[in-house]
Amino acid sequence: MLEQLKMSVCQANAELPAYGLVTFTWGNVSGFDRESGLMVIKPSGVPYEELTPEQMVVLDLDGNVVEGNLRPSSDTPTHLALYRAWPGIGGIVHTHSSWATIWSQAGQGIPALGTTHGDYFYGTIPCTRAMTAEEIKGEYELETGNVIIETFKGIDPKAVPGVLVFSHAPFAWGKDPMDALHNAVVLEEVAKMAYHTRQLNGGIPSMQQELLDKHYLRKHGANAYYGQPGKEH
Ligand SMILES: O=C(CO)[C@@H](O)[C@@H](O)COP(=O)(O)O
Repeated sequence: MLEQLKMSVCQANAELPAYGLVTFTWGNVSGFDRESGLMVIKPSGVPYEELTPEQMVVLDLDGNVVEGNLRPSSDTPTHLALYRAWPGIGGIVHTHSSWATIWSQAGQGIPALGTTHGDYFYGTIPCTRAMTAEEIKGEYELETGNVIIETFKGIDPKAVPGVLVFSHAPFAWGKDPMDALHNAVVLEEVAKMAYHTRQLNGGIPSMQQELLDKHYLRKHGANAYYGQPGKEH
């Protein structure tokens, strides 16, 4: 199981450049195995094209490295905080993809303006508050996780699988690393679309609730009917 997770974490990291989500080494993917309680994450600063499954770093939920010779991603405490807080997630992607980062820097959540958004995110993709000086000077990456968790009070992270960290960049998640990657790609696309939509018509409100309900629930609801039975989309 862990070997399989190392392979999928490695693969998801390697696919970040192909989707245009990263420049240089500006991002990382992790995966979590709930059975063993272990997280697998990209090593810090290693170029995506050089990655091998053996280089992936394995840590327990307290942040102790249990396997791997390389230093884990600098964002490791953020990933761990989210896995500790949200039992339903098994993969996390952090990037500095341009469109989502533009919204993060502007401090604005991405409103649901159309069905592309509604197919994946059941409402606004929120932006966190600014972190305090103490949080930044202290355990910064852990506090980044904490501010994300705070932002999701009252929001189901499974229904809105992504966030913008103010003055920073997006995080997306999913049931496993490839699902998280899928959501990170969609997050970037809807960030671009929403930006241009609001440029064209600054007054356009969020989409009708009925249309958002229809699109989200026909894919993810109890009576989902999108795609083929037994296959998640
Ligand atoms: O957010 C940042 C930098 O601002 C980091 O996520 C990014 O550089 C990736 O760091 P790692 O190589 O994973 O340590």
